[in-house]
Amino acid sequence: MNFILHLGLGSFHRAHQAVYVHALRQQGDTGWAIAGGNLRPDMADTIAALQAQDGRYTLETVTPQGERNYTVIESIQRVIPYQDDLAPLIAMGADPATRIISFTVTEAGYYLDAQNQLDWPTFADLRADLAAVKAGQAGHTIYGGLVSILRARRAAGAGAVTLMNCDNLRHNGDRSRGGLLQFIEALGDAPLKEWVEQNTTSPNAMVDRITPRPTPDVAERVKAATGWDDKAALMGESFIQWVIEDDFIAGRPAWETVGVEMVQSVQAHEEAKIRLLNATHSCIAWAGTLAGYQYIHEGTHDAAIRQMAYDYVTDDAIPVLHTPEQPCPINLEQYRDVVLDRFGNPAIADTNQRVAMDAFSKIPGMIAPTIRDKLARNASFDSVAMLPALFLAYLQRWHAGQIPYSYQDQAMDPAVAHAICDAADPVAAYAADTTLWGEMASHPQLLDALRKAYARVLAFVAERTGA
Ligand SMILES: NC(=O)c1ccc[n+]([C@@H]2O[C@H](COP(=O)([O-])OP(=O)(O)OC[C@H]3O[C@@H](n4cnc5c(N)ncnc54)[C@H](O)[C@@H]3O)[C@@H](O)[C@H]2O)c1
Ligand SMILES: OC[C@@H](O)C(O)[C@H](O)CO
Repeated sequence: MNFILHLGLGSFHRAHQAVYVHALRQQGDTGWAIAGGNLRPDMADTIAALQAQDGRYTLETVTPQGERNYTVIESIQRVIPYQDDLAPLIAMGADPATRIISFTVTEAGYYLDAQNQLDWPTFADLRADLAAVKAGQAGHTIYGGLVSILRARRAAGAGAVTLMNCDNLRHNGDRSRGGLLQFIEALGDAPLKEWVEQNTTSPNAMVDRITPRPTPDVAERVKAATGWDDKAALMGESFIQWVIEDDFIAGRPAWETVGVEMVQSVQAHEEAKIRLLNATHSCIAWAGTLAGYQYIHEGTHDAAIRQMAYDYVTDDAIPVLHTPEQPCPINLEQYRDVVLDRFGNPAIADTNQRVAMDAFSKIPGMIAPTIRDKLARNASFDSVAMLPALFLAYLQRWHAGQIPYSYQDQAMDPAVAHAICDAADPVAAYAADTTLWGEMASHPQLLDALRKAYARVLAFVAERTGA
């Protein structure tokens, strides 16, 4: 049997990639299975539950009409427990049966700047990981972890392997590959770099299925519907999509037989997904939090918030994705409307907390590119400027301890964020942040658009909260 070793055994992997491999196995194609574990010591309860259940768990899916379906997913055949030295993950990665190493380590797990360079000065985790790997320890970022695995694989003569990124990142295969090669260069391991260049490929992919963090009521519904007291149950929307560039150096499952789109270039799909779905999702999460909502569907059904999301897509995102010179093969107006319908499904009950997170990597990755494209055309970008302006208002409330949940942001330096909020001119300080804006930092048109948008956001908040 061939294995996909997955790094980052979070909810999304179990609701998406594991489902496609399960579908293959269900139709009798049992040539591939998944082995999965984490690079970090998190989610210990879920990993333990999965181990106790031999990797099996129930996925509840919910349709736009609110119908719920239950499937026991059985494709994760090996659950790899976390160890500080990552020995079990490294052994699995060095096994010739492993033909694909895939990963979901969140958007914040790549540490790249707008020029696709590893941002060493900004990210202490990255510097610490390089030092650890240099000292002979296992790495715990995606780069250090892959280096530990690939060094062992090369030494074992286990052969070529595909490195498959499944995170919401533009050009996710190319960019994480670039980060990995830079990390290896910084280590000074030229033989490993050459081996990686010759023995791995990194297809780009677009992944899609809204998968909320599982709450206790999911397990309760699963038990009521199936009788199984499943400790690793989770829930996702019924919609699912995966588009992958067909560039697998050591073979792959016949994913095209279970609905995966295998393509030559994923670019149009990833741009549509990142700009029309992910950026819009963040918009609704930040605005919804400011308006006092807990859930994404609540903000989506609020006319003013929906309009902000709609205007961003219509005025600024679509015009740069679909141009007379480069027509987009996807019907973007339809995509926008379907996305807003998906967000509006109350049965998904996705939280603003989950979607609002990691703005310091989502703004540069998902929102700044539209501003950059508009600036390059010397066109106005007032609608897209509303998104970062919403986040600035959100950040001010975080600074004041007024966000009603814990805000998680791996790419945010809290001292820098507090300093932005304390500045005499917070909008100018925000527009000057290079983690967010790269080379656009303090651009006069950016600052001007943010000032106008921030005034609109403050008026929106005042109307909703009286504050
Ligand atoms: N949940 C969704 O709706 C969804 C949909 C499409 C794509 N995704 C992608 O999947 C990612 C994970 O989502 P999830 O729902 O599984 O989240 P999750 O919180 O359930 O899991 C996060 C996983 O990432 C790992 N991780 C986090 N930060 C890391 C880091 N810096 N280095 C190494 N590992 C790290 C964790 O160990 C864990 O395995 C998202 O960030 C996104 O890129 C999620
Ligand atoms: O925008 C947040 C994402 O996790 C989103 O739920 C996902 O990308 C949908 O596929």
